[in-house]
Amino acid sequence: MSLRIKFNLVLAAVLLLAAAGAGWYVHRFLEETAIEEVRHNSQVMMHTAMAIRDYTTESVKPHLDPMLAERFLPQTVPAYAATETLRRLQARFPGYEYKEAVLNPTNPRDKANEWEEKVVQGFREGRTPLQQEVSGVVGEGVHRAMYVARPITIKQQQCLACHSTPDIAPPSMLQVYGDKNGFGWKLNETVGIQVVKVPMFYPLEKARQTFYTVMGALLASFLLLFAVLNLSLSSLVIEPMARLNRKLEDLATKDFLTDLVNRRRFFERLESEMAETRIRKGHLSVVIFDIDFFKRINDTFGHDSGDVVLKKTALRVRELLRSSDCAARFGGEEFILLLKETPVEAAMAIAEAVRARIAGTPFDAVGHVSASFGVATWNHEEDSHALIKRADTALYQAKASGRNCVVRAQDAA
Ligand SMILES: Nc1nc2c(ncn2[C@@H]2O[C@H](COP(=O)(O)OP(=O)(O)OP(=O)(O)O)[C@@H](O)[C@H]2O)c(=O)[nH]1
Repeated sequence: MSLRIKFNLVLAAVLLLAAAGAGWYVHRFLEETAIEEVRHNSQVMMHTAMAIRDYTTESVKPHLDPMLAERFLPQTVPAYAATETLRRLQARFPGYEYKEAVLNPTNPRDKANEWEEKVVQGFREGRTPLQQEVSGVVGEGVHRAMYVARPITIKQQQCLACHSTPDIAPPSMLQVYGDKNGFGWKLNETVGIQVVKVPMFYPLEKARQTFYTVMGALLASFLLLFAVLNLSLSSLVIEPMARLNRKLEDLATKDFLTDLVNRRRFFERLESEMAETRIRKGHLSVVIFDIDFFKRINDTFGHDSGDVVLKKTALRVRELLRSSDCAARFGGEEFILLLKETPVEAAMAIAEAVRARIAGTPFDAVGHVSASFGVATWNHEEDSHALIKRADTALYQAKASGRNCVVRAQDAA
């Protein structure tokens, strides 16, 4: 697995983990904040209702009580005042609700529904302590709301003036509401609840949208980080390492004077080509050649001129070879060619062409140079050393028979 893939896998795992952790935390935080906001609003609403009730009891009722003998004014009833005031608020903020839900109300509008009755019974039967308020969630989807309920317990004797029996109730009230409902209340009895409902859908929806925005921004930052780290990895690590690797590879496999491959790499290529040729049942030949009287060139023109001859020889060889062939400096002034898919006649022809190319054109400063060649074709049985040995023996014969010629190797014994 490449360094880049490993790095990206680790980075992706870390970023995914970070995104999951941050996502979980942000989601929880935003949802809790939204619920806290709803809870706060429900408290504000409940305390507003209490404030209206207190204000009505203390500052409105005493002024209007004298008129009670002539006409019943529901505005003197704290529950009515709170309900009516907050109903106006509801017109402006839909979903916000306030109700004084009573089991046996004077005004039928205040009759507790099934759910509210259960909450009232919870207080009446002591399952919920009277000092406590209860809260929870009701409804689904857009109608989901948080409710807060407080018990309405008769604490003041004066309440019973209107709610104990019709006999002592103000006649003007009986004229409006009749004598059937809202009686029989007792001191310290819990007769109903104050219920506030605050919509949850919009704060939660806002939290959800904020969550997506934050996660989108986080994802964009992570992608940017991913890209920047990858670019940095390429320019600071991978490319310098690749350059270094190429240099090391060159050092290990190339001959620096001629730029041909070295003996070690040649053997590697030969072994792998032999394996392929065996599978294809094809032909493979090698040509070894050695520059004639090279010592004399060195001695006559100097070592540097000898080097130039080696370099130029390599260039002339390259010009004649196919890209699938391989030319190597085998050592000193000796070269070797690997010819793929080449039977012996073709190999002889290529060797002859190389010989003619070297001998045909004089080299700068040193003049005419020739080389002697040995050609061997692989018989699919011998190993690489045996094959090269046969080619080398043919080269020796070429030297012995006057140089500047090509000799075909004996078939393997
Ligand atoms: N300039 C130069 N000379 C080298 C290099 N490597 C080997 N030689 C020289 O090549 C010469 C080879 O000489 P010999 O082995 O006697 O062969 P030769 O003179 O070519 O004679 P024959 O092969 O019999 O034709 C030696 O003088 C080596 O020092 C090299 O990299 N550069």
